Amino acid sequence: MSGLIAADTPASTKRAAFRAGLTSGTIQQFPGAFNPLTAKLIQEIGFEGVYVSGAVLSADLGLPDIGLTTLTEVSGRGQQIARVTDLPVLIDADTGFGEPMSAARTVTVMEDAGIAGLHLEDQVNPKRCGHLDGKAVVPTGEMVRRLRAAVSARRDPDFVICARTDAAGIDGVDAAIERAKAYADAGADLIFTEALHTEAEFEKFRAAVDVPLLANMTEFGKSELVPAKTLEQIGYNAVIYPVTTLRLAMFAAEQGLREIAETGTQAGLLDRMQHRSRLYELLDYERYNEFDSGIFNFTLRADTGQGKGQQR
Ligand SMILES: C[C@](O)(C(=O)O)[C@H](CC(=O)O)C(=O)O
Ligand SMILES: [Mg+2]
Repeated sequence: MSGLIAADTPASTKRAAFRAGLTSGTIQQFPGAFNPLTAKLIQEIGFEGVYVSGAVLSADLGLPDIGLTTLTEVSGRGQQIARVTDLPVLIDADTGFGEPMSAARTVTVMEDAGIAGLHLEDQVNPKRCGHLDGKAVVPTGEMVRRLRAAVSARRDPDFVICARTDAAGIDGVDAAIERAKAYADAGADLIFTEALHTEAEFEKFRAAVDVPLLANMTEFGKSELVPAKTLEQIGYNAVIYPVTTLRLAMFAAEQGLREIAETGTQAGLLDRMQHRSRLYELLDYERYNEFDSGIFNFTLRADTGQGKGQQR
């Protein structure tokens, strides 16, 4: 029953796929998974990879995205997500969880967690969401040390180290480009160009550097929501939708909870819910029967079929 409880693609294969995707000429779309189940959905729909967002991880714990989470929390969640998917997982390692030596340790811990790559950003601690005002960056030399430490700690040469620069929103796009070049020289495989405003800025960045580039299409932030095809034409290699699935789910959850509070029932909400049978399909419930029918003998016919949203 390989691939049932955990995906059976080895981490090394996922990392090689991530690297190959970055030089394929096709933009690699990595939606954020707020839990392992969402990662399964992302794979089923056919995306190239899964993103694990620091903003989502913090929000999930009821915290703002200001560097309060620990390496243990972030890598633990990353491992749970990476375990269930055959896709490469890119994880948000914020500023590396400490000084350069801690950034190096972060790489080893993420490798052990089955992650395909991580990004480190050039913000000072405490960090901010890249789309808010009031953030600050460390000197280029300090970020270069952070990156060199990370690169030197890598045991799998295919593990992707992505350098994020937040400088565009502070010192302008030209300064961000200069930093990106220094970060690539320090060994970064991919540059995350945070909080650019317009297509023209993405084009300017692309024309100035020759390493793979990642765009962040987060909603309600500083960047125009540029479609993946356009980013691909500009020459970007990867795009993340970091908080999208959490925003969709939380919006639906809030509406549903308000309706139950008002009407005393969820009966009117069934059409807006994932059906039990769809959930079971995503979880591959039936294959657990084959795994050991002596322990488990689930059948969808047990469904009572009440409510118009329930088809079986
Ligand atoms: C990409 C990001 O770092 C994240 O943690 O997902 C955030 C996303 C967001 O807050 O919208 C960021 O851009 O800083
Ligand atoms: Mg983040």
